[in-house]
Amino acid sequence: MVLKKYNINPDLALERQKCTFDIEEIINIFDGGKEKTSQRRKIEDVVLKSGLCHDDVPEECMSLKERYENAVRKSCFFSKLMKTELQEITGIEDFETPAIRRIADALFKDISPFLLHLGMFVPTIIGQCTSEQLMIWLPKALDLQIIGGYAQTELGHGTFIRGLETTATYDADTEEFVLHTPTLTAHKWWAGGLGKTINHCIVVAQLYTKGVCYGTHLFMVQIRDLDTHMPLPGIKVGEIGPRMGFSSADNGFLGFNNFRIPRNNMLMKHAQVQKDGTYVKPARHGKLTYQTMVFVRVTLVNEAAFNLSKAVTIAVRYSAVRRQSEMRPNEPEPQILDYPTQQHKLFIGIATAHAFQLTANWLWNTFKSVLSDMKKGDVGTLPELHALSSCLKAVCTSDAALLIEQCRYACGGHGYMLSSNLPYIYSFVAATRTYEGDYTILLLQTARFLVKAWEQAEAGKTVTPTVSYISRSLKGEKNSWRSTDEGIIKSFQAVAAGKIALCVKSIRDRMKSGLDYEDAWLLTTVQLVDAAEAHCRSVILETYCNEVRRLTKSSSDNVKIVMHQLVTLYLSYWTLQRTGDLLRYSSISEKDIDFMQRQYEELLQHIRPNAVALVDAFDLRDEILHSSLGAYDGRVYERLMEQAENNPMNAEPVNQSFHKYIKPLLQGKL
Ligand SMILES: CC/C=C/C/C=C\C/C=C\C/C=C\CCCCC(=O)SCCNC(=O)CCNC(=O)[C@H](O)C(C)(C)COP(=O)(O)OP(=O)(O)OC[C@H]1O[C@@H](n2cnc3c(N)ncnc32)[C@H](O)[C@@H]1OP(=O)(O)O
Ligand SMILES: Cc1cc2nc3c(=O)[nH]c(=O)nc-3n(C[C@H](O)[C@H](O)[C@H](O)COP(=O)(O)OP(=O)(O)OC[C@H]3O[C@@H](n4cnc5c(N)ncnc54)[C@H](O)[C@@H]3O)c2cc1C
Repeated sequence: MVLKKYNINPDLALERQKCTFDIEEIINIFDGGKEKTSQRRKIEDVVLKSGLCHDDVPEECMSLKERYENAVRKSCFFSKLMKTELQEITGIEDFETPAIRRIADALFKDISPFLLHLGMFVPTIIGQCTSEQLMIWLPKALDLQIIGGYAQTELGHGTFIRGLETTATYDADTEEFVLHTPTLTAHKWWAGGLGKTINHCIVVAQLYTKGVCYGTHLFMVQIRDLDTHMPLPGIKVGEIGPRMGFSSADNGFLGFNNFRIPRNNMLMKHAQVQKDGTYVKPARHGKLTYQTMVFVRVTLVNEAAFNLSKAVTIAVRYSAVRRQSEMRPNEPEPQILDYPTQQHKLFIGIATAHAFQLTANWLWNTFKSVLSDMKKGDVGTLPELHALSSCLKAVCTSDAALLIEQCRYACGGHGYMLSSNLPYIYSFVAATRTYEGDYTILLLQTARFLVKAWEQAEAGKTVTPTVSYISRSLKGEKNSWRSTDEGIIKSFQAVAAGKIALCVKSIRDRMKSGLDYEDAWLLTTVQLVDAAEAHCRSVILETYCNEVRRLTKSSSDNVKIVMHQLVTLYLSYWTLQRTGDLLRYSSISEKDIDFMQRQYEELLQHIRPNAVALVDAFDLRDEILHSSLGAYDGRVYERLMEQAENNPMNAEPVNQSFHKYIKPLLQGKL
């Protein structure tokens, strides 16, 4: 759609005059510097001027088939643009992925069917191939001569990878693997792009050689003819059917009937099968084939932040424009943003988007540093990365989904319109809580790490920095509540330590009463999930505070003030959410809680004048927001009427169903 130009809504214009800080300064902080902001904007300009974002009919009014076809069209032209014009016009050689990621949303309200190509297929090639394999597949994949996906999950198993049923049996006579789907539940299920789009995919299958099963390994499989796009003989492939979101991502199913691939199509960076069928196991760590999942979990923290920033921008701008009810008799109706309950719904969304974005950047740097350790042969830092990426993916996607839904509540009935874009944003983020490792499962992975860390600390060994609070707790350090940033973080660490201690005790007590370790663990899993979540909260709180302090060192005073107000709001909010835990594991008193409540309410008032400016500082263009409620000009009612008028349902004054059914019914002739 072409966005009509309107004058700025007067309420929104007034809001912007109230701003106390330089918006550009905050934009630069989140982009990683002035230079990066300017690069990002250049990229956005190129894409927006390309005409690619235009749809004749709103996406939500298209049929599923039309939506898919439209998304393929855009994905192809966008890929071409990335390979050619973007590079030439902007002169930027090394594309910054966040900038490309952001502008991709101007093209797709839903999801690109190519998402998994860049999101998982290419990263798996990079992380799992030998250098010879890399030379064969990477240039083709980057040049889009082949388009791929990642088919791991099956109809019967997603979480439990070791339970996957697809087999890859090595035939030494022909030097081939035979891929087979032995049961109904062994069919690959869910892979994005698999239904109709991709011609290659990474398949995860149980490797058999010389009659022995060596567990799951990764294989490069061509599934369609490159010219006709017909499924190759021995391949059964299709779309799995309508879903809550991901409507244009053609998630698919895949079955193999003794389908043969060359030996060299097993991705052999870590484990190998030699020509004679001898298996060579990974030298360093048994879970290196899970690396792409770790990579995606890391990027999903960024996704949580980005999508939350979109939702809260829409809801805050809408709340500044919307007037409803009365605060006092005979006074004009206030902007709904003036209600403290509305501020309570929304300002935590702004603070959380900041907290998650800075945590995502920190996690990304941690990921890069672990990769570089691994290149040198050191896998010692991998368990901590796995524990961190697991809990952060779980908690950030889950919190973001809840807060996005809260943004929709904050927009009343209009938030329920697809044109608000809030339902789309929600359905995308809701899926991130499940895919790439379900919430509970990932927290249980972190819990394994925490229990081990506890045991190590108990044995007097040094533990990694993110769990060093465990050693302090074991030394008997008592928590004394202080309502400073540092004091609150320490108390949240005391909560995490207290919960881990109880888990360890529960497991031991249960074992003393005769249970084996597995049962004792299983019966403690409710507490273990809770302990891992508490650990994650302490990591987010600490990272957010540290990063704001570091990044605003040379900022203007007003930016320091407003960024720190958000940090304090975040700390106060979580203190009030977790008073039960803090009363149990820290020395917080009722008086302290009263103080925190008052501080929280005062902060809502302090942040109020800057609310619109703070969401403007996410620098999200209207084309990325796609929202009748959240456009920069605040012309909410004009846009709602526009989208109603453009609704294809209104193209004819009388729908044919009147003549077919209603009229006969009215006349008693049906
Ligand atoms: C322009 C656009 C750009 C876009 C970008 C946007 C978005 C992001 C990009 C792309 C993504 C987009 C869409 C994605 C769509 C979704 C894709 C998928 O969902 S793919 C399928 C994902 N599936 C899962 O995540 C499955 C979850 N299950 C598991 O991971 C595992 O089964 C398990 C739960 C971890 C258990 O594994 P296993 O049984 O093998 O292991 P154990 O539990 O026995 O543990 C043994 C030991 O290993 C350690 N460990 C486990 N995993 C890892 C790991 N990954 N790394 C390191 N170590 C690991 C575990 O902790 C144990 O350690 P121990 O305690 O023994 O020391
Ligand atoms: C939109 C979308 C896109 C996807 N894209 C892809 C893709 O491209 N490629 C791909 O391979 N997969 C993909 N998936 C699949 C996804 O990775 C899985 O759905 C996900 O990992 C969860 O696994 P599951 O569906 O088997 O859930 P299940 O494991 O069946 O989970 C169901 C419930 O059981 C609980 N549960 C399961 N095991 C345990 C346990 N041990 N302890 C306690 N509770 C347990 C879970 O917590 C959950 O509440 C996609 C999924 C979605 C929704």
